[in-house]
Amino acid sequence: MAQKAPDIYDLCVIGCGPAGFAAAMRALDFGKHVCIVEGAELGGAGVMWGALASKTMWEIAKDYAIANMQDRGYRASGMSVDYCAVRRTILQAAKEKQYQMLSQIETYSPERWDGPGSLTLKNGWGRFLSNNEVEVSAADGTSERVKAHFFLIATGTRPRSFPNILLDQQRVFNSDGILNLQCFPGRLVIIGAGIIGCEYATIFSNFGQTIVYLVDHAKRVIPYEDEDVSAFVQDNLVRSGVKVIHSAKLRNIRPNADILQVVLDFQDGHSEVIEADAAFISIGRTFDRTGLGLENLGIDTSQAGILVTDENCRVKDNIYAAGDITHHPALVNIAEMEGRYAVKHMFGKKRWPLNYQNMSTVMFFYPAVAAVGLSEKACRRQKIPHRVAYYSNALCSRAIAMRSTHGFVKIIVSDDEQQRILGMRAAGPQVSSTIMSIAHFMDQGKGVLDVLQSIYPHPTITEAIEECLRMLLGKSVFKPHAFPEHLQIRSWSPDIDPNDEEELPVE
Ligand SMILES: Cc1cc2nc3c(=O)[nH]c(=O)nc-3n(C[C@H](O)[C@H](O)[C@H](O)COP(=O)(O)OP(=O)(O)OC[C@H]3O[C@@H](n4cnc5c(N)ncnc54)[C@H](O)[C@@H]3O)c2cc1C
Ligand SMILES: NC(=O)c1ccc[n+]([C@@H]2O[C@H](COP(=O)([O-])OP(=O)(O)OC[C@H]3O[C@@H](n4cnc5c(N)ncnc54)[C@H](O)[C@@H]3O)[C@@H](O)[C@H]2O)c1
Repeated sequence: MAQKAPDIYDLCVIGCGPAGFAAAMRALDFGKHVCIVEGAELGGAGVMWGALASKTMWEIAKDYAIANMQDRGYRASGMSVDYCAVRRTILQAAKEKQYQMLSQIETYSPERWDGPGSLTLKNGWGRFLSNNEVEVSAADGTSERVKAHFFLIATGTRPRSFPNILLDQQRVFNSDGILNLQCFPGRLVIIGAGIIGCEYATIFSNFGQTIVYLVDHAKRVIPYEDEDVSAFVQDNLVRSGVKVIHSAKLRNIRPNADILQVVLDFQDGHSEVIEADAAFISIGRTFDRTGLGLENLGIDTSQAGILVTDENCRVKDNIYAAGDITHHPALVNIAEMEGRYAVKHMFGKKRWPLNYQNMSTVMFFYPAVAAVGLSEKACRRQKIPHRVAYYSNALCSRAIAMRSTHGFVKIIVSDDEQQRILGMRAAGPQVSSTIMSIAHFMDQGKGVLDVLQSIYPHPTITEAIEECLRMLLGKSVFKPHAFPEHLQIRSWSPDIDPNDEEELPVE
């Protein structure tokens, strides 16, 4: 029940985040011998420093906020929260996933599995020596060489840092260092109100132990989303006590003995200094081209930015790349899809073209916000005439029963007879499930009438979708005229508003 590890692997995957792990497992399906090279933690930003860790923290913070509510007939008393205990739970969750990954790798290791194919994990940092060999340098200073017919670069990205700002991961940190905190900071300044900034602002405000300042140089939070979605997210943050600061750039963070002085320069010319105990930088992620030995593959390392791939995830010849390093938006599902696809292509398996359309995402705010397909803003940019129906959860029986009516469903359809679904935004409980129910229909190019052929169970949050779609046909049970604040219909065409573009600040 054992085999010898090959001298030349079929595939060497560099980086074992969601892209690398998914790719390795797909190659195993094809009976291939795979070497996985990982320099830090199995799971990458998908597990330890990103998605899973932050979502575990989000869940705990949300439960804590709900337990503190006083509107549902019970009242928890004597509640307290300890950052170190929360951190232990997060680490436990992340480790649980890491050990699942490791167990599977060990199950298929050549020492245990007699094939077809095998998985070999090498702990160390990979660097290309040529297009068929990488050097793997381990933490103990040793190194070894790995040869393979194909390589997949799945090394992800790192948080972007500010020049001249010392990121000590003790008081000034980014998402990689959040678990270094020893206790809840009294005052936390978050720089960057994109997804990560707003998620952590949500988390720390839900715990109720920290005064949170959320700073962005743009005019609104989540600046790339529709204005009503941004406004909804911002209102909720403000209601939770977050102090949102717009149109401000970080100039400096001055570390004093026991406090930080955060210097902000506003677009209107004035500056402000905020005193804080900790600062969190979340201004996007970046990829450092140096260190991977890309120059030995003839790839230009002088330029910044993503690694360009073709439609098959190929960088050149036998070198492929997948995940955050190649693509925006940076999401686990996209990383996995690309990793799996790259492997299918390199081993000549039957395939459909990669399809990035109708990718659902969930942003973990309070409440969560989900998105699929085009936004109103994207429709306007692409000059697509469209109609929009907005249905507030205030009228949804299940949301009422849950005492959680703060949310909505917004569906965007083509302004023609078919009323094809172009996009959806939803906020509130269970949005991750509701968004998928519409994403399936969008994949099939279905219109409003097609979707309404199904009957939705009662009482469910999905009934808000049903009613929202009925509104587009003028036949909802509750009428927009009776509830103008909660139910809305609007339409847009390029003839109405030909120059509808919003300027975002340029770095
Ligand atoms: C705070 C945070 C929250 C997030 N939340 C979500 C979410 O809720 N949903 C979602 O879909 N996405 C989320 N994301 C994004 C998601 O984590 C990434 O899109 C995803 O992890 C990308 O996967 P990847 O495999 O491309 O890269 P990564 O996950 O970054 O993995 C890359 C791996 O490569 C390793 N590596 C790098 N260089 C080398 C080398 N030279 N040799 C060997 N190993 C190397 C790294 O150590 C790392 O383990 C979040 C990200 C962050 C930071
Ligand atoms: N739930 C999810 O799906 C999820 C969660 C977390 C992260 N992610 C992924 O991780 C990626 C990175 O997240 P992120 O929040 O770091 O990046 P982001 O691009 O979402 O947001 C960066 C924010 O920083 C602001 N900013 C940039 N430079 C600034 C400056 N000098 N001063 C002030 N503000 C500045 C931008 O205006 C923007 O709002 C996301 O794009 C997303 O794809 C996804």
